Amino acid sequence: MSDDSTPKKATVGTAEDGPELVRFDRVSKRFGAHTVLDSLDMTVYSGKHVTLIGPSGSGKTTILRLLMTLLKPDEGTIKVGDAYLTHEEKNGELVPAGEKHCREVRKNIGMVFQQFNLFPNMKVLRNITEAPVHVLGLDKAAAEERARGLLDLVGLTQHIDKYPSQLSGGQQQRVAIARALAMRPQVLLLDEVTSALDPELVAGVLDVLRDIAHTTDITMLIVTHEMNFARDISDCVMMFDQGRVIEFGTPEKIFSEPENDRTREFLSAVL
Ligand SMILES: Nc1ncnc2c1ncn2[C@@H]1O[C@H](COP(=O)(O)OP(=O)(O)OP(=O)(O)O)[C@@H](O)[C@H]1O
Repeated sequence: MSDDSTPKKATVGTAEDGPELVRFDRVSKRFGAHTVLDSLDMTVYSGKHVTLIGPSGSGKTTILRLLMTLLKPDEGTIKVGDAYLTHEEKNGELVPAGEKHCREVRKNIGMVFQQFNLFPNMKVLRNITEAPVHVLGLDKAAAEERARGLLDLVGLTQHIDKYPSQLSGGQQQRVAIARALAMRPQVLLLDEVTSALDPELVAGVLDVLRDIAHTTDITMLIVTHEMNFARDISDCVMMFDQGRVIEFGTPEKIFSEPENDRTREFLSAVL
């Protein structure tokens, strides 16, 4: 047992798994005087599934929002694959990234939010084809073929011609998952994707995500309160406290034999 809260350099995977896909180097984020992320070092190799846990306000969602470029760090660099998300190279120097560069790198990242954020005026099929056609420049027939495959994957083929308002929350969230995957991102970010759902709809969405985690090679960063789900699909669970990783390891280790008192306290409250 220990209350060691020294920040840990968190590395998930090795070069044998493939390339580094997400890398935070000494990333800090502050809101006014409040330090939300404190010099975070984190590396995730290709294909790994990482669940971020920790008390409310510990900085988990901030990490996902930084990756979506919805926020910018105050210090440090973030890389996705070979490219910096936060910076770009100009004349051999690293300078803060411009909007065009950010947009390019962000194409490798998909995100599913707590709220489904579907386009209410578009049917299911078009919700999924819209970004591949308009952002990636895929032709309509190819985008539709891709969308049909994904609707099969999330079990919604029979709802292809419906509007979001004609679907349950769980079905809408499965459309949102298909929509994110339609961009063929290398990294999928999941931010409490079942928190807004009625309890009876949660299992269906988690089953779809389990299936995706087990049958694709996509890298996942997940914020969830569903600890059984985290146990099933994670290669690594990272415990955050006050914007730092205080402990990380396999789900077996973190859930069964946490070393840090704060991890133990947190888990005893949520398990
Ligand atoms: N735009 C913002 N302006 C000011 N403070 C913010 C902003 N976004 C987040 N914060 C603060 O940053 C802290 C970390 O937020 P974050 O959402 O990353 O935490 P979290 O670990 O995901 O928490 P939860 O489990 O409750 O979602 C919180 O104290 C939050 O109030």
